[in-house]
Amino acid sequence: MDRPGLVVTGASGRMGRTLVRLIGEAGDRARLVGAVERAGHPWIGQDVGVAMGGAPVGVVVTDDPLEAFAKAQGVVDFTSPAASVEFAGLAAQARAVHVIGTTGLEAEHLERIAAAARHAVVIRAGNMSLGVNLMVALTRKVAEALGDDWDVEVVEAHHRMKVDAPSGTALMLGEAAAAGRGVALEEVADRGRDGITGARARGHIGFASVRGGDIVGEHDVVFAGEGERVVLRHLATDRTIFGRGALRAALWGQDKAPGEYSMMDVLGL
Ligand SMILES: NC(=O)C1=CN([C@@H]2O[C@H](COP(=O)(O)OP(=O)(O)OC[C@H]3O[C@@H](n4cnc5c(N)ncnc54)[C@H](O)[C@@H]3O)[C@@H](O)[C@H]2O)C=CC1
Ligand SMILES: O=C(O)C1=N[C@H](C(=O)O)C[C@H](O)C1
Repeated sequence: MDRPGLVVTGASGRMGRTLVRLIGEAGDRARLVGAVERAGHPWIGQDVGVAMGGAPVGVVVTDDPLEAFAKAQGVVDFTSPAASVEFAGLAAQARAVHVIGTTGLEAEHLERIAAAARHAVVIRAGNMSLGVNLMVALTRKVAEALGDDWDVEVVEAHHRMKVDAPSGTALMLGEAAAAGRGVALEEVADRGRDGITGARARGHIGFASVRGGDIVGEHDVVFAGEGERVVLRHLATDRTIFGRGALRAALWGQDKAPGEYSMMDVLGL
């Protein structure tokens, strides 16, 4: 097969720029065939390479996703929940692999993405890095081994521009801890304590979020027992780790049957 043509949505965003650069460097593995931004964005109509301050790459930024997806084998999407739901339908129509990194997705968004995945390959993860996905597997194992004598707290820190909390990664880690204990996260999650909260409930999984500066993404899973603590930690210092994972997912998905997959599937974890 010829190297897959990929479209980057949200091309001017922090992750969009990272992906445009990475696909440009992908050589014989992939090529950039489209760049999408929201209607009215100043980059519309410009070559994406030039808009990024470099040399032209022959791809003009468009606000017409369907036109862009029609000539692609994959769509790499780090935008917003509403946009990702729209793109899921359009990518399925174009039978393009849809890699979704967007976080903050609610049940209604997930239902619509699942519907699109009946017709095309969707790969979705709140974190596309190898390190975090390994930490998800470890969290599940540690939670299973320690049981609920140990309190689990997930602490995350991100840059000041992040709009959702807890982070998608924190929720993945919370889901993994809950799965390790054989419970549903919705039943035991403590999200956002304030005021006289009362003592901690046994078996609950707590979340705390820090926002500031240019922090790329930091996650701790704290297992706090009597007289000892186990802490699993991931520190992201460069968004390239997420972009590399997303590109790997877009290539991995090319020969898969329609359905919804995770980064754990891609990495074989
Ligand atoms: N899964 C993962 O590994 C990672 C996920 N993320 C998530 O990816 C998302 C984006 O993050 P950033 O790049 O930091 O945000 P950002 O705000 O820098 O970029 C988002 C881009 O999407 C564009 N956009 C929004 N609606 C659109 C539409 N309808 N059509 C076309 N473009 C549209 C915006 O104009 C913007 O350029 C967030 O949900 C974030 O949490 C971020 C990093 C890693
Ligand atoms: O918004 C971000 O920046 C990030 N979002 C993802 C999340 O919500 O976990 C992944 C990463 O931590 C960066």
